[in-house]
Amino acid sequence: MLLRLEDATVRFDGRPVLDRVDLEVAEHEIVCVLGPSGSGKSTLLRVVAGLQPLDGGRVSLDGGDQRGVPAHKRGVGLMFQDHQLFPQRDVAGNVAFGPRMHGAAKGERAARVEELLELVGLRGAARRRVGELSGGEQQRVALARALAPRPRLLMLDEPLGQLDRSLRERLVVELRALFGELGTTVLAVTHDQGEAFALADRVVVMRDGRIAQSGTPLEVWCRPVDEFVARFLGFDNVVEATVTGQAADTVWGKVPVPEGSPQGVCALLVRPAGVRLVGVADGLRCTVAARTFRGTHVAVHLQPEGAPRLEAACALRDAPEPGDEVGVSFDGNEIVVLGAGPAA
Ligand SMILES: Nc1ncnc2c1ncn2[C@@H]1O[C@H](COP(=O)(O)OP(=O)(O)OP(=O)(O)O)[C@@H](O)[C@H]1O
Repeated sequence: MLLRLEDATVRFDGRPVLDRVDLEVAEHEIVCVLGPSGSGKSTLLRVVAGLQPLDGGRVSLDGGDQRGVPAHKRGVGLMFQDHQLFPQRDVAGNVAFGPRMHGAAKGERAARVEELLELVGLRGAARRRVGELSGGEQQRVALARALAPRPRLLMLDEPLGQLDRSLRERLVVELRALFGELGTTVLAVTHDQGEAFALADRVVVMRDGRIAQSGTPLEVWCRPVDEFVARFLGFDNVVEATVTGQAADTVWGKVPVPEGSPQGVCALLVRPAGVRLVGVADGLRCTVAARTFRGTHVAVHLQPEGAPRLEAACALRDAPEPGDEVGVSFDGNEIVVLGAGPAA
């Protein structure tokens, strides 16, 4: 295991900000830590980097306990959200910084700079001033600089935080391909779930200094463990339910659940794709309250009488109009019985 945190704890003013966290990152793995603001993501990175001492527990790299090992001796690379490039240096000067600190000779540094600029798609930009570059180009320089000393672990803090959406979507695909090619081990933190799911082999969702869930993007997306994770991922159709056999009693009436679901009182997630529109007489009667265009589908907000709103995902052409009366039935394949843990 390249990185291992055991029982890692950090307290500020007596309050745990990292609370007995256990986390492992294997060599060549890309792990994205995801969570709301203040959940402890940056503190986790700082602990691994050696910028924040632990109040309890242990951080090991390649099996070696890092207690007392200063940041610059840990062999980890860090890239922060605001790049922190040296504005007075050109691109090459920025990228060569790490190798220079490690005592690399001039020729070796120049070769490394050229190789890295090629890699991040900035060939020929060595002499350009950092201040003249676009946000996306600066991001690439920051990445090249972080990769230059060949860190055994690369850590990214909101790597694409400042960029506009289309650029982020493009860069995240490029980054994943690049890390795969280089075999880089990556620990990244972001509050953007789209970014985390696109970049990671494994996502770790944090809540109040603890790990709420860890799994592949598909596992976490398909089976959020509890209401907190489900809501954090943007699912709003979550209600209390009582499961008996393959049906659940809810404020929306009886809802089918998958075979083998846990029984009894729980929180229930109904994915918008599992909310089917049928004839008014054939299901739960609802009024269309609003519609939101989502590119691939339309999110239709439905108001049943005396129960919380439901969101349905409808094909672009089939979406009903606000004010329409519709019936709703539920598809058990799109329903997840969540743990009974309290919500946020
Ligand atoms: N040096 C410090 N002194 C006191 N409290 C701190 C310190 N650093 C962080 N905190 C607190 O610890 C908590 C976790 O902070 P952290 O920056 O790790 O969260 P985060 O998940 O990275 O948040 P964000 O997404 O907003 O960056 C926050 O409540 C923050 O106010």
